[in-house]
Amino acid sequence: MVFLEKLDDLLKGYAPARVVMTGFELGVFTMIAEGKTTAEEVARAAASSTRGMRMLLDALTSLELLQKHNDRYQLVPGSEAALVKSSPQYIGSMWETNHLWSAWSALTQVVRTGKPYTRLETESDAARFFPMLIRSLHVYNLEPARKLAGLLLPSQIPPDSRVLDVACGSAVWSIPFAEASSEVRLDLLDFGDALAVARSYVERHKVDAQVSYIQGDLKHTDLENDRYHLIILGNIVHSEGAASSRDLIQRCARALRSGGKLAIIDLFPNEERTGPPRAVLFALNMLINTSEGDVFSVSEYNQWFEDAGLSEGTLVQLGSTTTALLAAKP
Ligand SMILES: C[S@@+](CC[C@H](N)C(=O)[O-])C[C@H]1O[C@@H](n2cnc3c(N)ncnc32)[C@H](O)[C@@H]1O
Repeated sequence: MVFLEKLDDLLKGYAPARVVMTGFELGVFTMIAEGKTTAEEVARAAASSTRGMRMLLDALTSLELLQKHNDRYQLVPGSEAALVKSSPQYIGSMWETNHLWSAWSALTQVVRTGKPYTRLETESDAARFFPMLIRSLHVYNLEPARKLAGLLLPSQIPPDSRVLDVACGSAVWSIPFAEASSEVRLDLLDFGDALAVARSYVERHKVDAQVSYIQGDLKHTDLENDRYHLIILGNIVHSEGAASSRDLIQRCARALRSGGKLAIIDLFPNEERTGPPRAVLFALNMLINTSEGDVFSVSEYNQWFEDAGLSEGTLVQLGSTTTALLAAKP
């Protein structure tokens, strides 16, 4: 019986996820924050049916994302920053598109054929999803990134460090280094659409004077030897796959100065690849969304570090679900 209940919970996991995504897609949290508090008012604002909206809002209430009193809905105290679109901490950007839902719906076919649903490592597919994803990642990763900067600066890298943020997205992993020291210089590398987003975050964080941009594909961008005190690979190795990641780590090692650090922020499965579930399920996300992507264990990274002449990696916990692996150039 316990097993059947567990199985039932797993199988019905689609429903809460879908309810919250539809909440974001229709913008209901923002509408409620703006004062449309009955199902009729929200339905009108969202060009939706009143019956459907009442059921959606009740479901969100049952999931404790809304509260309901006398047929009027309100946000749960403290949730406004994450749920309301105008907030800098809004996490809905990646959830209001249907990309992940549609892509995961293709899992059976993807497993059967081994062919991905999208190839997010290509510029055209990347442009369809990453500009939204990286806005949400900025919110999730900013505090862990500040922790990383506090850990490395100035004890492990100097206050005038030159930092390369590869596949920078919103530049969330490197901006805190520039905020922590006005002498730090950042090189931000990504495709053009993502760099446009990065530029807006660099302006928001008021570090424009410390930043240069490198637009292009990380696979074909020449990196200058012995230039950087720190190179950051934030949530990019998993979409590259083993061969490309090994090559990228070698190129990064050459681009580091002696004593420089390589910081890899990613999901690390255990050696048997049996957990943690977050990491192992993410491997499937890469199967669905990339040609070669996967998650890699610490010993796989350590082999690549050794091949590139770097030290063995040290794991650093930056948040309850965020870990960095740090290696150094001797
Ligand atoms: C998952 S996001 C991570 C962004 C950021 N590092 C973070 O951790 O929030 C992946 C980023 O890699 C970029 N990217 C993917 N493939 C790339 C490639 N071949 N060349 C350059 N950038 C790439 C995407 O545009 C996107 O901004």
